[in-house]
Amino acid sequence: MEAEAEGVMAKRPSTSRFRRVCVFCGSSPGKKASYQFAATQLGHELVHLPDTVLIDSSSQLKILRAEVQRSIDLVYGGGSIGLMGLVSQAVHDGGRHVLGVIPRTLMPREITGETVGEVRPVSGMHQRKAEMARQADAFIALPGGYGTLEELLEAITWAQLGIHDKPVGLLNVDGYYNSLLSFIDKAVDEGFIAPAARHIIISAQTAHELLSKLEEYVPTHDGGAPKLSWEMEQLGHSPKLDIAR
Ligand SMILES: C/C(=C\CNc1ncnc2c1ncn2[C@@H]1O[C@H](COP(=O)(O)O)[C@@H](O)[C@H]1O)CO
Repeated sequence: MEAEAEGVMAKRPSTSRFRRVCVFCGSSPGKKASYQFAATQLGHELVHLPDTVLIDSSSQLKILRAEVQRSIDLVYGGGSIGLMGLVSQAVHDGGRHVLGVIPRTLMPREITGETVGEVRPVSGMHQRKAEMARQADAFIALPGGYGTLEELLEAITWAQLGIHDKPVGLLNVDGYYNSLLSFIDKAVDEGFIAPAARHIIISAQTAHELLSKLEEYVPTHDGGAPKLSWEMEQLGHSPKLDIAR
């Protein structure tokens, strides 16, 4: 690898297989600073990898700095509140595209705050999840509440059904999701989740480790099963939500 002069940041092309990642996270900031730090750190990690130590061309033991670009764009639920605001601000500040998908009813700024980047209004919560899923190459859940859990579990369920084969990651900051992971293990033990489906969910404690695992993910759901598409009955019509790619 060709090295730059010491201390110079070298901009390199994207090293990621993902063009855009969907982040589910709390509309609240959470009580621990570590949750907020993790949201910002995930945003930074989507944009670039941390400084890399390189051996220079003469194989000298010099420490050279290079900023390797992941160059991943973000899709999320829009707004600036809680962890949602922190991750979107970090990606936007890093120069990557941010797409916020917001149901029209949530659009007043006093509900969601101001969205950075592009705002895509949709007619409801179901349309929002389908649009976020369609736009993303992978999903990541940060700590959050009911909304985050619902979005995460739906992405996992869709993977289980073969509606998509995009990786689903859980950023287990400070063990926040330990009890959820234990519960999922119990559901496997009790025969409600197939052992093969346990592997859909990929967890890690840091954004760097999680993204590395997601990059390596190979879907293992039954390739022989028919590929489902998602039909939803809504007010008398059935829009086909084509989220698979
Ligand atoms: C509670 C209300 C508004 C909160 N504002 C939200 N704005 C945008 N998106 C939201 C909001 N609340 C939930 N979401 C979605 O769910 C996820 C976070 O939910 P959680 O319960 O905080 O974990 C997030 O990913 C959004 O997609 C109405 O007054």
